[in-house]
Amino acid sequence: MSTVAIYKHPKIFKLENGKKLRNLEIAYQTFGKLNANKDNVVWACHALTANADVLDWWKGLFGNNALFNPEEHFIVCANILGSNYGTTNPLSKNPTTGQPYYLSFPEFTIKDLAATHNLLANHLEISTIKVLIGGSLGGQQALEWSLAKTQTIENLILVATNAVHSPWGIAFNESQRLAISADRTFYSNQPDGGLKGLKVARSIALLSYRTYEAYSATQLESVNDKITGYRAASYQNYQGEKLCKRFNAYSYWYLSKAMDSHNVGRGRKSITAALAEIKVNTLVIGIENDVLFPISEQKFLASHINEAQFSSINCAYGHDGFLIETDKLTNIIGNFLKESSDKKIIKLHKTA
Ligand SMILES: CC(=O)SCCNC(=O)CCNC(=O)[C@H](O)C(C)(C)COP(=O)(O)OP(=O)(O)OC[C@H]1O[C@@H](n2cnc3c(N)ncnc32)[C@H](O)[C@@H]1OP(=O)(O)O
Ligand SMILES: N[C@@H](CCO)C(=O)O
Repeated sequence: MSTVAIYKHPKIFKLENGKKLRNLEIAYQTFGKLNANKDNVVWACHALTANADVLDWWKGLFGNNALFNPEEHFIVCANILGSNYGTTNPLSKNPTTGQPYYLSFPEFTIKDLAATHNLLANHLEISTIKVLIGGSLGGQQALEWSLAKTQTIENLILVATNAVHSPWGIAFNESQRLAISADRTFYSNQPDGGLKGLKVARSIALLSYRTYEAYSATQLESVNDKITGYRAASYQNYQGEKLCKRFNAYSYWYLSKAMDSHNVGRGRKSITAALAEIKVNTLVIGIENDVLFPISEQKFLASHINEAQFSSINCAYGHDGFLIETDKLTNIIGNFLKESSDKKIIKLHKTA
């Protein structure tokens, strides 16, 4: 059993936009033990609304007897900046005013999320990461962190993610923020401010996480005589309410802005030049029916990262398939890691 630990950063944390955060706290969980050589670290970066408990939200890929297991690996997952599962976020107390930040929280970027992972890795005395993995927003962090070159990353696994957030993705996020800001309680500075808007936002997001086929498979009416009260409508409501029970509108707002900011070309020569800088053994996985992060984005990553391998998963579910298709992920990632380790052994034999 792992519990959430908190790393309290003793210094001011400077964000990419120049703003400063005092009293940064990072909530994280670890599973397993760091071995004597400190070379068994598997670091998972979570997506938009998950938390540090990777054995819970990525079960099947992570867990006892899974590919990434605490018997063999030292698994680390940190709750990201801005999220409400323990890390500093808009509902945290601003040390200057003694009141929660709400909308005075500074905006942050994916680079900032990567920088917080680096702070935690330093605190845990981790300088080598055997496997760095993330899907969606988690993949964006993994990519930026590998570009920051603060740790030695041996294997980078990017799932259903991209090099730059697309106009389509930004448009989806903006429509969700419009829904939140249309709820006037968002400006009330209450922890439950904007919840009605958040419900709508999640229902919009669902349309990008699933597919036409997924809705047809799960929400088709069994009778033909209805003129109201459709299953698909009830599903949209249910999913919106489900998120409101465990998240807040402010975190959602800021995290969606961070996603919009993702662009590995910013501050570097170009997007392709940035990707060419990555010399890590990389596997890129795409979901064939992903409408939010279409597979062309993962093909682009794989074709510009040095010798990256590309693989795809057929999943009618769409984008969220990266959280669900854990057997397929286990198979693809397991083979990739085995091949990489075999190649390493052959290389060692040749040089011996
Ligand atoms: C504290 C925490 O919970 S931690 C965070 C957990 N979440 C995360 O980590 C974020 C990542 N995870 C996710 O985004 C999701 O959990 C996923 C993508 C993995 C799976 O999504 P789900 O919502 O579980 O699956 P799906 O889209 O099939 O919907 C099933 C749910 O909708 C309900 N549902 C299905 N059809 C309908 C309908 N017509 N009307 C009402 N409800 C419906 C089901 O009863 C089920 O409810 P439940 O979640 O209460 O069991
Ligand atoms: N379903 C994911 C977002 C899609 O990447 C989440 O709620 O974290």
